[in-house]
Amino acid sequence: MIYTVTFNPSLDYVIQVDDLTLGEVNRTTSEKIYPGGKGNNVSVILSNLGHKSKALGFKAGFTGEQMETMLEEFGCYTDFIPLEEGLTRINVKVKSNEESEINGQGPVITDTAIEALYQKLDKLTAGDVLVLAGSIPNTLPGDMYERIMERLQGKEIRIAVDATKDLLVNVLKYHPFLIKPNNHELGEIFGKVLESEADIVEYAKKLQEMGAVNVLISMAGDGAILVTEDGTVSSKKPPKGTVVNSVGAGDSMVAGFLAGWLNTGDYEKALELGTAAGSATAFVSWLATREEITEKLERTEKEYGI
Ligand SMILES: Nc1ncnc2c1ncn2[C@@H]1O[C@H](COP(=O)(O)OP(=O)(O)OP(=O)(O)O)[C@@H](O)[C@H]1O
Ligand SMILES: O=P(O)(O)OC[C@@]1(O)O[C@H](CO)[C@@H](O)[C@@H]1O
Repeated sequence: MIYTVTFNPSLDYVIQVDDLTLGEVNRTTSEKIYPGGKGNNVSVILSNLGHKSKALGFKAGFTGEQMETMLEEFGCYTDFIPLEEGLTRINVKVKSNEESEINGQGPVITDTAIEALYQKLDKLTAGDVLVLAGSIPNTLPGDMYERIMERLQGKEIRIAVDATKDLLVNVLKYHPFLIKPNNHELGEIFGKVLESEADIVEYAKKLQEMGAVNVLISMAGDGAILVTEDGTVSSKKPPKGTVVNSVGAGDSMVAGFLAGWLNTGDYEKALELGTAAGSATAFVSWLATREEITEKLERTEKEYGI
């Protein structure tokens, strides 16, 4: 089974506003609500690609109930821990001349709720895949992912981590199967601006020396670079298209990569499916459907096991 964990999930309120003007009353021309949060988005794309995963994390209030119901409608299993106070956040994504995002703080997660998550994670067994994705609410210690990985050490669970800065760096010693920083996040970790592909490969390899098994660096419109466990470096340019939405492109890439790898055991095809999924999402108004992803593939669907 594949599990995703989103500590601070959301409902994403995605609105289109022509010529957004601060300090004025602006009116939308379209509005949609989706279940959000990075792990949840990975679960939705996995579901679109035929892998039913279980979305874990914390939910609070009516927004939390709605988020969980909508995820189930997208074909995901869910098992969120209810919090007694607060509300699952509503993150506002404004599409105007530019894309702007306002992400909420989210509810306070109690020690009892964290313990309940640990109990669920303790049931994972060899061969399971776990995705830890997204930020941790600022009321929690910054080493939550590290604690989870320490706890699951030695259980032969493949763990993918999509996080930034210390949250990511601190898990490397537990050998995550996959990490996916973007090129800017990679540079930020080492306090450098990475200009060339050679620089990106050099620093991706440093993350591998620090413990990561496979390092996937996404580069938005420039595609992605993968350094695999045996040191092979591959890169993939994205298909051509017009960017409509960049929210969730990275999550789609993680899901596509995992689906490709689980289906074929071939890192090259995983990179291709990850890139196709990321770009397909960037070219449509929200997370891409199976059809939107498969039309971006260069080989037959069968070759990617989908
Ligand atoms: N402008 C674009 N054109 C084509 N493909 C894109 C574009 N932006 C993103 N993608 C696709 O999605 C993948 C992930 O994008 P990106 O590097 O922006 O991830 P990210 O920074 O984690 O994104 P986010 O945090 O917004 O989800 C890219 O490797 C690429 O395949
Ligand atoms: O506040 P975080 O956890 O960093 O990011 C949350 C979020 O922006 O990430 C997803 C897209 O990747 C959205 O669905 C969600 O609203």
